[in-house]
Amino acid sequence: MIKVLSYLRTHSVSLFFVLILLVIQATTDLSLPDYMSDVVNTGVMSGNSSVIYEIGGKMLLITLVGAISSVLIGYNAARIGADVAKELRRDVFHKIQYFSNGEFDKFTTSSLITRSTNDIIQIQTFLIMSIRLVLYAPILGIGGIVKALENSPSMSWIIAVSVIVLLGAILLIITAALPKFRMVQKLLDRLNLVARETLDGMLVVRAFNTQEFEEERFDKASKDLLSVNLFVNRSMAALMPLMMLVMNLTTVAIVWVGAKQVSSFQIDIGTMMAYMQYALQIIMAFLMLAMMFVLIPRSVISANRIEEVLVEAEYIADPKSPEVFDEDFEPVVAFHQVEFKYPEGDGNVLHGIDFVAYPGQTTAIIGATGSGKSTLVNLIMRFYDVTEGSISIHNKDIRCITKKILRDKIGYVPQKSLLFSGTIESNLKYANKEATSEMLDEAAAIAQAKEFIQTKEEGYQSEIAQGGNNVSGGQKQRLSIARALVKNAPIYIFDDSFSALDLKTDRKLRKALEKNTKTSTIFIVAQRISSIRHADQILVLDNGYLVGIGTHEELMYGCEVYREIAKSQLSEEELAI
Ligand SMILES: Nc1ncnc2c1ncn2[C@@H]1O[C@H](COP(=O)(O)OP(=O)(O)OP(=O)(O)O)[C@@H](O)[C@H]1O
Repeated sequence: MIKVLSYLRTHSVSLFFVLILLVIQATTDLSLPDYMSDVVNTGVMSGNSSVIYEIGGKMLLITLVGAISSVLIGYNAARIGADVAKELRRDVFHKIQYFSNGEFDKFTTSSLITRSTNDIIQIQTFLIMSIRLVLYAPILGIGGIVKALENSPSMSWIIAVSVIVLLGAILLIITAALPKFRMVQKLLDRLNLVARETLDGMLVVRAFNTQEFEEERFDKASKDLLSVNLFVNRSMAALMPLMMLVMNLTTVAIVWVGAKQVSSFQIDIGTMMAYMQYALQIIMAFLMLAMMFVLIPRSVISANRIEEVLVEAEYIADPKSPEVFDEDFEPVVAFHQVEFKYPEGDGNVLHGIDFVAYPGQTTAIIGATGSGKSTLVNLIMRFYDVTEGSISIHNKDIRCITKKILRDKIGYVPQKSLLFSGTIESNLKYANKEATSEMLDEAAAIAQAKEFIQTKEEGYQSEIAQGGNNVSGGQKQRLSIARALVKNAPIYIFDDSFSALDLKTDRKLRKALEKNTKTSTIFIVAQRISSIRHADQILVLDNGYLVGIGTHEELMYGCEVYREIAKSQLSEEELAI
């Protein structure tokens, strides 16, 4: 909570201004009953209209000052709340941008969405309310008590009883509702998760006709949230009639006791009326404070959830004094006895991986599903850090350079192609805003994407829908490849990036790639032997172990696992070549 509240520091001038206005507003509110008492006692009772006009005028003026203060307070509170929310959103989003896969695994995407939206809205509401009430309510409460005691100490017990009853009831309601607050945020996370999964997987849902199942799942998440929300809101709603009841009973009690005192000339009618107003102000003040106490626990929970994201130590941190690559940079990538275990995983998924990949060469990685191919290439990008051993590029441990410098050197094509909404051009220029149309053309030609771009009426300006959903899987892959090539990087990683291409396009693409990336170090993760049989070296992974390394011919001769894969994919003639 403290970290979140520290965002108020930059708004201290506005806050100071609001505080002054709050004191003005509370003072004006507290002074009005006394004036009213004067109007009644010296004006109305004696029929002196000039006194009524004079004091009435003053009251109007004071009311105007109070109203202006109130409007300015409301405006400033809303402004500060909205600004802090914007700053929190900016910082949370910035932090998430630099999260590694480990942190995404830890928080989950749906929870990160709730934290950067709903939780921040909770904080905004809390700030707006608390700025308005935090000083106003105590001044009104304490001032009201002092004024009421000044006016008629004999009726103090009425206020004491009302406040005790009100506080008791509020305490009871808050105690019941408090444990549910954390639940609300958790259930929101859950609802988000179900909605995301269903929307992302709409095609699968339709194909398997599981709409009813998904609806039930969504319904359950929604109902769980509804029932907790209902409980919380009903509890809070119960406060209102209770407050009205206490207020009305207090008024009745004051009129009852006050009328007797008036008839026995102990107090004036005006004093009784002023007392009634002070009593109501005191009750209102306690009620406002109670509202604050209702808001505080919920906001603390939200603030803590936001803070968890903001203070999360970067799992993949940049070194304190980073090194840089020399001028004569050569993209030699070396794995030194690398072991790796996922932060949330059971055991090592890579064991003692040791090899060197040289510039101008293609290093292919093959192995059964789940053998660790993607994990291995992800380590080069530092999506995760090695658990033991090290990875070096140009003889520098990649943990000694910044992630920016490292990733600037790499053109990466992920296993699951993803395009952003915009145009083909905006997607291709994603890593290199300065790329010329010739560069885009060249990259598209190598990635075998040029032909299909040309068939489109608007060419490079053709619209790409969210996630690239308006192009085919193969086209998406080609555009992803072209996007990486526009970067003109010394290292390229293609993580199973040719799988959606037909064999002919696959071959053409690899040939063009070979011709145009002569000085780069290339990593290709593949399932198909035909995609990698001409690679300079092939790494064969089996259950996270590097069980073979060499050319196709060498592995056919010396690696049993590779031979098995080859036999399952290639014809007798192909095997014989
Ligand atoms: N985020 C994760 N947390 C825990 N375990 C993971 C995670 N991602 C992958 N794994 C596990 O690590 C192992 C290697 O996965 P990886 O994705 O590297 O395999 P792969 O060889 O690329 O598989 P495929 O060919 O199917 O893409 C698998 O057993 C997988 O279950």
